[in-house]
Amino acid sequence: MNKYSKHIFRTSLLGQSVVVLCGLDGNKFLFSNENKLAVPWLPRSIHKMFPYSNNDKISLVDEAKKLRKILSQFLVPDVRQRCFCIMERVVKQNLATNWDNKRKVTVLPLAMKYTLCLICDLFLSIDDPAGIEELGAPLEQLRAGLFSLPIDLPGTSYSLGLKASKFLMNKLVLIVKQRKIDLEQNKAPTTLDLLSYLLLEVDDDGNLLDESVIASRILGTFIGAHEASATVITFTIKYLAELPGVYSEVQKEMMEIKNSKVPGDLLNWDDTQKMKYSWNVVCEVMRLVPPIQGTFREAIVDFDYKGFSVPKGWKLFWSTSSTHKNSDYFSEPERFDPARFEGKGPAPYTYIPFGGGPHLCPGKDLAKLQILVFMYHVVTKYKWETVLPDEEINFHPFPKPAHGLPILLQHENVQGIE
Ligand code: HEM
Repeated sequence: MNKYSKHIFRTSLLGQSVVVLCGLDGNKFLFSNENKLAVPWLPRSIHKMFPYSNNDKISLVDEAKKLRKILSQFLVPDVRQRCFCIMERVVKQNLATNWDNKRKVTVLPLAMKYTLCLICDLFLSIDDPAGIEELGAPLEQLRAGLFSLPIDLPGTSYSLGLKASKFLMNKLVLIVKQRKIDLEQNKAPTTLDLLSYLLLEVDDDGNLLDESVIASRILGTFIGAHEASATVITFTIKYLAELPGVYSEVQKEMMEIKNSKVPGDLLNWDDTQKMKYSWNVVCEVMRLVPPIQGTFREAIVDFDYKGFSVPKGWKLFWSTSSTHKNSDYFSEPERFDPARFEGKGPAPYTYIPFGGGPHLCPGKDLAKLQILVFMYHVVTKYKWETVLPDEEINFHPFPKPAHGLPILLQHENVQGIE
């Protein structure tokens, strides 16, 4: 391939040669394994931070399948109310500590704190601030290292990321060991968290999983679950500040749910099914500002794309943003319009914030709850305006408001505001 266009170009990402595909235009081949055209692939530099197994391709596919099965168990009717319980407790604690009685808050770090507390509780039953803090800082370093230049010299982001990965793996192995001891002594939490499911999993030979395998699965899920949801929450808050009409509609929908409850009632599954407009708003936020800019695939046979031949073995990176901004599928793509998601919504493979096909994000449904529960509590308590209306957006590689999105809160009860 020696031609370049706006749709396809070759570049060097993270030290490896990769073809970038822009504008998927409803093309299914990248997401489908039906014709064995493409499989997920990670650059070696990223893989080094997730010590799954020696065979990287097989492990990625298998890991995803197993994780999908486990995460789906969180949302079966008998178990999902536990998720609501934890989510509401964590939101209320976070708002009480960091939002109530404040006039000005910076959204992104607080949203990161919320999603971190949530995954520590949902996945490991850790709810003490010190235990959460111990995981938070190295997670941040690991994330910074994942998308840095793979130069392993002291002090570089990559080297710090590798160190953080080692620290987290050791820490998680200790947590797994402690849980086993607690189980033997009948002191373990009785709730079903991710760790308790993983302790029951067996490998292909029927053996219980090794502690380091469990630790690396938890680490992968933490990375997937932490920042993407926090990014969506942050940009939803931003759009709601900028679009008062949209804020009013969301608030109306949420207040109807709130008014249908008696004090002390928890949110439940049926409530979230009624949050249709609010979810359409979140979907539109993810169309305009997808938290994940795309992921990697590897061509496993030769194929053609937009008149270009992509040979077997080439590494590919598909792009979310350019697909979401294609005016063939989204008229006036820059306009904020939640109605795009009414009825059948966008055509298949044109709206891909969670990816697609067999590797569709396994945490998609959990993320929806995480975001809606947070939104419910925030819009039924506060109104807000942005401090920096034209705040720049940076990409690291998640989109981030350059100053973390400072906002001014208006409380129902304005006494004692800092
Ligand atoms: C709004 C929040 C989220 C967004 C936008 C998001 C987006 C994505 C995307 C684009 C992918 C790649 C899919 C592909 O390659 O086709 C992905 C994969 C993944 N996500 Fe999420 N995600 C979110 C939340 C979560 C949560 C809450 C979890 C865990 C509970 C999670 C766990 C994962 C995992 C484990 C993978 C790898 C799947 C695989 O390789 O097959 N994500 N996510």
